[in-house]
Amino acid sequence: MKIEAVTLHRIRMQLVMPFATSYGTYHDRETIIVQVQDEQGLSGWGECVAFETPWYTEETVQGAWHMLQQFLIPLLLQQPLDDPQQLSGRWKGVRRNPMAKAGLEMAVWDLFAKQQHKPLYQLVGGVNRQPKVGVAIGLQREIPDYFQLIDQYVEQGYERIKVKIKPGSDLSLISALRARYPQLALMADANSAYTLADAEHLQKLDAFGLLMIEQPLAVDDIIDHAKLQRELQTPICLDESIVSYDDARHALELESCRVINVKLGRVGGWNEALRIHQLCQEKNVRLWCGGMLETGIGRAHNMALASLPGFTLPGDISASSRYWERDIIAPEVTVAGGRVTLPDLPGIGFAVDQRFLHSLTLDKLVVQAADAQPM
Ligand SMILES: O=C(O)CCC(=O)C1=CC=C[C@@H](O)[C@@H]1C(=O)O
Ligand SMILES: [Mg+2]
Repeated sequence: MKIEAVTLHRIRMQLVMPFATSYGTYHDRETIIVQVQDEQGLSGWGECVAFETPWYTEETVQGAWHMLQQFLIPLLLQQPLDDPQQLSGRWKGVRRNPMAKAGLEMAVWDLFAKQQHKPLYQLVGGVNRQPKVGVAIGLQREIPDYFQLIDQYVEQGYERIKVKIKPGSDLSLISALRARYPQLALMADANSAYTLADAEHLQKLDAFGLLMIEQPLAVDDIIDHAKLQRELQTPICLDESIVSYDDARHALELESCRVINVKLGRVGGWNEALRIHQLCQEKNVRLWCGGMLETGIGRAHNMALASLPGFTLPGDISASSRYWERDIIAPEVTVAGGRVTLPDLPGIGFAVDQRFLHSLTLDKLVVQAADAQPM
């Protein structure tokens, strides 16, 4: 598999509504779209999901751009690949930087699938072309704002609702939502807003039958989460704490969580995500596909991830229109009956609207294999 060129497109898209979390609010979304082309002119597409700011994890758009340009693209182009699985070894010398690695690796997987004339989901072992999906709601000002949004999303068929919580916006919110929606599959994402000192307070959430509480404690912790899980009936789901297969293995050994939210960007790409999937299959631990406010390119990869047999819980894979006036893929991702449908087409299965992509582009870098500097 010889790659002729790699192109990075730094784009900014306006969110249709702000997305507020315990650590900050997103009004628009800058992201890096990664394109790899072979000698036949076929393109594979990926998305580096680092945010502009280092509040979710330490990676940023600028930092990832630098890692891709200086290290990861040269390592990719230094010699042909037989298979995208070889990338893990190729990049072993580069510490961490999972989102930068994932964006490029996703594009290589998409290209490889297209060269095999196969849908990406089939190549990675997917079995479910219509995975169930949920929707994530950012922190709202008033409880009625939640009711209006949830009524709308339930009407649109979403079967699982995720809300953000933080100290001062947790018990009263969850209690009000549970009273209005006694049967709704409901979960809460704290984005590390609590500490072990809040254990007794968080225990009160056990009364509301939440599916899970996502990442209540520090972003790089699995020890205190194990102590907290022993105090809670509600399953803890880890997100930010799991940035590799080994993190997942350690968290399961310590019983730090009962559910894992897998994000291709956060764990470093398909190869690592598939290892985590295998591990959780063996340990019978439930998985779901998390979201990163992606464009349709990242969303399409997430759909393939959610098609794997171990992804039994609804993922944060909402319709393109939940985030964007217009998406950069055609057709856009839509939700019907609480599910998305994976196209039976080669690669990610969606075309990229390159004219619209170009109109959103703030910065572009093209690296021809012939010009790539050896590492
Ligand atoms: O993309 C989606 O639909 C999920 C959005 C979401 O909940 C999150 C996206 C990115 C970082 C976090 O704020 C949060 C999460 O922790 O999952
Ligand atoms: Mg989360």
